[in-house]
Amino acid sequence: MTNDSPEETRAPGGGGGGGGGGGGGGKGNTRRNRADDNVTMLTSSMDLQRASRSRASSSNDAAPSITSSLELSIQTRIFKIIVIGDSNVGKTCLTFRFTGGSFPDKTEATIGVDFREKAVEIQGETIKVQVWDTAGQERFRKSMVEHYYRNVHAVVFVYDVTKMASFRNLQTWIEECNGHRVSASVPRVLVGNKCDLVDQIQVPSNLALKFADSHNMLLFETSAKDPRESQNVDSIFMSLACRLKAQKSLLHRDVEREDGRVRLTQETETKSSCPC
Ligand SMILES: Nc1nc2c(ncn2[C@@H]2O[C@H](COP(=O)(O)OP(=O)(O)OP(=O)(O)O)[C@@H](O)[C@H]2O)c(=O)[nH]1
Ligand SMILES: [Mg+2]
Repeated sequence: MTNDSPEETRAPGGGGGGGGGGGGGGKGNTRRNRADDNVTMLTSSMDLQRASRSRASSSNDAAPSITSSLELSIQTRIFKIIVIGDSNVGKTCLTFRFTGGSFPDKTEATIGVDFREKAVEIQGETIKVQVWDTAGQERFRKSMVEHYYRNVHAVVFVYDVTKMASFRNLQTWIEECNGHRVSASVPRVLVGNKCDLVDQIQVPSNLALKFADSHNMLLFETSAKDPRESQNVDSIFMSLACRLKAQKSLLHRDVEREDGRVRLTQETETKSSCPC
């Protein structure tokens, strides 16, 4: 099983509308991507339909008005992002914050995996971000691990900044990920959670940054709990979605014409100017 070019999963969805909020903010030491102004969080199919209609009616060469749901169900790409890390680091809370915009009062230890999806719009394209919130406890993840990594598009590694052990265990999580032959082209980010517990922090930012650099990952230090950090939590997933869109949507085939015959050469990836 390799994930060199994981099949994009597609599902009928709706078209998206124009610009809106952006991401960014968060602690000084952390390099982060700012989600671009062209990024809008669409969370319901109604938003999608309304947005499509408004875009169709507002553009001067208005596209034919989209009426039936069939026309609405244009292919929407789904990006599978898995969230990995020790139990209790806050994987479920981060996922809730991104997909639902809130911090759950009470969480139980995740058993197997919880899926949460969020439709976002990047440069006019509606993309479904499918977040796989995995179990941190060994006993709750046993038979699931293969499924976690199958066709994964991006990986979020999480540690708890107040628990050095959860930071030290990252190496094991990275080895597990590599052990499932997740290709180097699959983007990974590192998240230090619970930064709101300022006087309990055990993992210094420079240590985390050094670790992130050595594994070619961006570092986000944040808090799923602190509402002021919600845009930073969004940026974690939005920066990945932008990179995936840029990586995948522009697989072009170079076509060479030789003496009249068309020969498809190797697929080449061209980078787009993704805003994130
Ligand atoms: N102070 C603070 N507490 C948090 C934060 N994120 C999560 N927590 C708390 O940490 C505990 C564990 O959070 P979960 O999201 O359930 O942890 P998990 O990583 O999903 O754990 P498993 O499902 O067992 O792998 C809960 O009591 C949360 O309320 C945060 O940013 N700040
Ligand atoms: Mg959980």
